[in-house]
Amino acid sequence: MAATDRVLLHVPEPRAAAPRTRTFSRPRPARARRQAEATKRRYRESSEAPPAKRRSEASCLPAKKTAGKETQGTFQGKAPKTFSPKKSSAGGSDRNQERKPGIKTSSLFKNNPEIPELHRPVVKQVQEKVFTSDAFHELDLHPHLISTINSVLKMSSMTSVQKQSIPVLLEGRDALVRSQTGSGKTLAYCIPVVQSLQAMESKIQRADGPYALILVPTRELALQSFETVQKLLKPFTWIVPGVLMGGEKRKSEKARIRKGINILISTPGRLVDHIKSTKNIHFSRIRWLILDEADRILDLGFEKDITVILNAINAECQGRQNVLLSATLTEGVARLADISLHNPVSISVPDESHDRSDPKSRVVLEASAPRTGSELDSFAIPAGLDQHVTVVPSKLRLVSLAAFILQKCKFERDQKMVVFFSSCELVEFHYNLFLQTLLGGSGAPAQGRLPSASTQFGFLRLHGDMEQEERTAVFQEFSRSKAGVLLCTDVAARGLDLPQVTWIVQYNAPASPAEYIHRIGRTARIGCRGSSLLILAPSEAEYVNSLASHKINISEIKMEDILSVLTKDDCFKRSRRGNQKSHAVGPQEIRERATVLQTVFEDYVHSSERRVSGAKKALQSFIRAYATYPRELKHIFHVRLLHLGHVAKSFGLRDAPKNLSALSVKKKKANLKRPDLQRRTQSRHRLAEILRSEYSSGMETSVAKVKKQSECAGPGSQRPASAVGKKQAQKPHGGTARLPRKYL
Ligand SMILES: Nc1ncnc2c1ncn2[C@@H]1O[C@H](COP(=O)(O)OP(=O)(O)OP(=O)(O)O)[C@@H](O)[C@H]1O
Repeated sequence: MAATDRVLLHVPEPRAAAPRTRTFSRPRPARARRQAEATKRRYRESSEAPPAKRRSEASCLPAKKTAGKETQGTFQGKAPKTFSPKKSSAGGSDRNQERKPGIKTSSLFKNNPEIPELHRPVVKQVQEKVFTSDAFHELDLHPHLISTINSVLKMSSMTSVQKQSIPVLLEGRDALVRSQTGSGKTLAYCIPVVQSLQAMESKIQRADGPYALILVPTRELALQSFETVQKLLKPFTWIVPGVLMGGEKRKSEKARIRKGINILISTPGRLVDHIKSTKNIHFSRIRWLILDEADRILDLGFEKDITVILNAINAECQGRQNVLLSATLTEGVARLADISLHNPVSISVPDESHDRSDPKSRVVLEASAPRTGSELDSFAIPAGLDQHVTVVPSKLRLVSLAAFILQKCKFERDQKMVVFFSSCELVEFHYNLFLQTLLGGSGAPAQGRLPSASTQFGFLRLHGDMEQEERTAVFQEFSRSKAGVLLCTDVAARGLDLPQVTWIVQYNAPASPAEYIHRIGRTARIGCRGSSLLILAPSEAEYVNSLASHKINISEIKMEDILSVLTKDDCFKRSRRGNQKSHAVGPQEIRERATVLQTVFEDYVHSSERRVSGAKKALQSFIRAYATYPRELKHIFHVRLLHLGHVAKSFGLRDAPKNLSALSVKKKKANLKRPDLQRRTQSRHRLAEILRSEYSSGMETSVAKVKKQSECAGPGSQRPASAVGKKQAQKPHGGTARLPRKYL
């Protein structure tokens, strides 16, 4: 055997008494090797998880041995585990590499499934023009309102959606407003509301209570909309805005309601709490009902709440103006709205790529005009948004994400990134892991603070399982910061206007094109540029076609290109013994460095029982969230397609936890016994609970219980609004609540 084949590496373990050396290079007899390869192939082909135990592959100590004092993983001085001389049997990353004898690969690059070629159908994306040349002063608005827009908001010309919506809403019409993310929809409804209320003949009194009710899906969005309304009301001090969003003591919110709020902004859950428990809340003077992110608000999780709210409003007042807005008003929502709104106007910014003479590209469509499904389900994407996808085998997901973060935030200046995960546990796990490893431990900034120096970057996290105070602080901190990484769930996907975000990363794919649009829409706002990256496993590559069917165009970045950033910093270099030469920068060197990084993660996770259990919990949460993808995507995202051992590696675990495998097997058996319908109802019920916990009002104690039992927002919670009709029929909450037919 060639000397280079016998690689003995010293693996420094925190508490190991003596250096541990292991040899994996002994050539196995050819037959045994063929058998092993055949077994692995069988597992790959059947998509089943191989036995959890993979000692021959994982040159690691069991968690127990390394457990003890929690140690910090750092790059310097860490060596990867033993590199096996065995040739990689598969893996897209291996494809272009010459199979030279003596090449050293680590288990990270072995037995991965082929990375499929992405055959992306080229589609023409829907494009909207953001700005118009028309100024606000051309509108028939109060001069003080115009000067506030100009001097306080520092805006002079209208965006397309504002130009079209404001006059229509000032005429008193109901409207459905759809325009791309970051195109100024908030002002499109706030300006008409303020204009109409300040112009009322009998001057509004605070004690009159709400004249306008604005419902939004998340607390951060409520706060953001409140701040916009507050600015517009500067010259009209007699009109009082207020926000109900949880996190505040119920008593003080009640007191504010008692004193009077004229423009009330709330999340549905919080408002329902007050309808049920606050005597002084009245809706007799409501003139405006705005549903921002209407497709989300009318979605499964809020159905019951919306019913309670609308019943309460309808009981006291009739004849108000209703406005529904979203970047993704789907056919389902539009149909529902068509039968519910009073002679509504459907406003959508014309597709710039359409022929102007085409009648379909009319600026304002009357609600009665025929609309095709594709017209409503193909969403506009900001012109300045470059979308990318990378296909990464499960084992390499974690290092690829880390390398991408480092590439953008460590080696480039002023990069601000948002990374979406499918559950709170995933956010927590990655936040702690990256904070302790990528920032080098001692240099890590205090939690919730980004370092100010441009050479450094920091991590923040946002999800529904955090205390409201901390959520608000993080939201404001990230809004103000110039650089850094926000790890979050979909609680940050809708409506948030976080300035200067340069990259959106989707570590877990969203379950609908609408949610994809909203996530990437946190960048490239109001005519700016931005980029997005979707990370998919090889078995998920078909998702790109699913996006293409909604006119979403996405280009590929190769995993190798992402990992190559590790060659920029020698802290990822494998420490070598004696006079072993390091490789020239090439595929092998990149693999070695990726392995160093993975080793840092694994050492961190395995440095204490608590961390191992945290990683297992995160893995379990990932699997649960994975199981909630909607039926139409199950052929792409199915738990059965996951290779547990490989996925475990992306949580820094050296083996697939046994109890998890047992859990999934049990689940599979149980599923076989259950009739289809029952299974569907149960999963819908669970989805509702998950969604409600993520967007909860912050008051109910039952929500806390749900949170403990389930992750906060699985991708399946992002159900397309087109399912609204079906959902009503199935009553997923098991209650009797139904949206009244004439509910708005
Ligand atoms: N006329 C304008 N001129 C300049 N900037 C504007 C104008 N109107 C809005 N903006 C700014 O554009 C940004 C995006 O606006 P807004 O949040 O209302 O977008 P949106 O369409 O509601 O996005 P989303 O669909 O993501 O909720 C905000 O920072 C807002 O202040």
